[in-house]
Amino acid sequence: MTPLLELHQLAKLQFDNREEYLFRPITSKVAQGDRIAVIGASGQGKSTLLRILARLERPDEGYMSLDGVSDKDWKPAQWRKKVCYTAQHPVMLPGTVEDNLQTVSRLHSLPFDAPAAKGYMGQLGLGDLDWKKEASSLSGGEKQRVALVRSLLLQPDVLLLDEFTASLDPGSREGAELCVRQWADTSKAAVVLISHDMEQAERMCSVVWFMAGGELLEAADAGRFFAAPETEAARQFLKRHAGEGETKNV
Ligand SMILES: Nc1ncnc2c1ncn2[C@@H]1O[C@H](COP(=O)(O)OP(=O)(O)OP(=O)(O)O)[C@@H](O)[C@H]1O
Repeated sequence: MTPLLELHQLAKLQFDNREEYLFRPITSKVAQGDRIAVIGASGQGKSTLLRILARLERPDEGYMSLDGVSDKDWKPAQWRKKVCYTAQHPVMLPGTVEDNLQTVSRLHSLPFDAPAAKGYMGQLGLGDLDWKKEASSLSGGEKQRVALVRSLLLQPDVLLLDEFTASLDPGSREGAELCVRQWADTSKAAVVLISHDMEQAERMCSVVWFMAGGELLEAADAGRFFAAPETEAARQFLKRHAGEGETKNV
């Protein structure tokens, strides 16, 4: 099967030092149905990598292909409809919650699926949220969930989630994880998520990309990685995280 998304020698230089890599060339792929956890200490470039995959940032080296077609042959907007990034601190567009839910569909010339939006909002514990409320007045956790609904409504092939439960209480986190899992199972989409919560990474993902020392150091089956990582850096990283709960950053 052709992988959905392929990374060909994708690399990024440090933003403030163009002599050094933020991460050295990465060659990997994301296939339909994949659940990939991107983990590693702060500052390794995990968010930057996901933003590159969503074409919100440019790589300094390498290229990507989607459905076997090189990124240069894709219109960025079309790409971003298929590979959708949900930021850790999402920006709400001006207007109400409803405007926010609808705008993304409008941008991509898709009909607004109100029943689906209602369903996702309910699953995410936002069933009682007034859609007429100004989106800018929402709490961080509410914004994060509205942004997730915006992404799900696009029905992307690859959903990129950046610490998508970081602002949520444990109950809401559970709902959000379940919602994403059910959505991905039904749509057969791939999910690539950044998490600092190793239990969440284990619960949600079958593959781990471990970034350390400016590279993708391990790309491994999640069960194997958590049981017996290959590198000393990963062993130390997991030791530091042992017993830590959600929201703990390194
Ligand atoms: N647009 C930017 N301009 C300048 N520096 C940036 C920019 N984006 C990221 N950086 C820097 O690049 C490095 C990697 O950032 P990135 O957010 O990708 O790492 P991360 O692994 O996701 O970290 P964390 O786990 O803390 O979210 C950091 O030092 C960050 O400050």
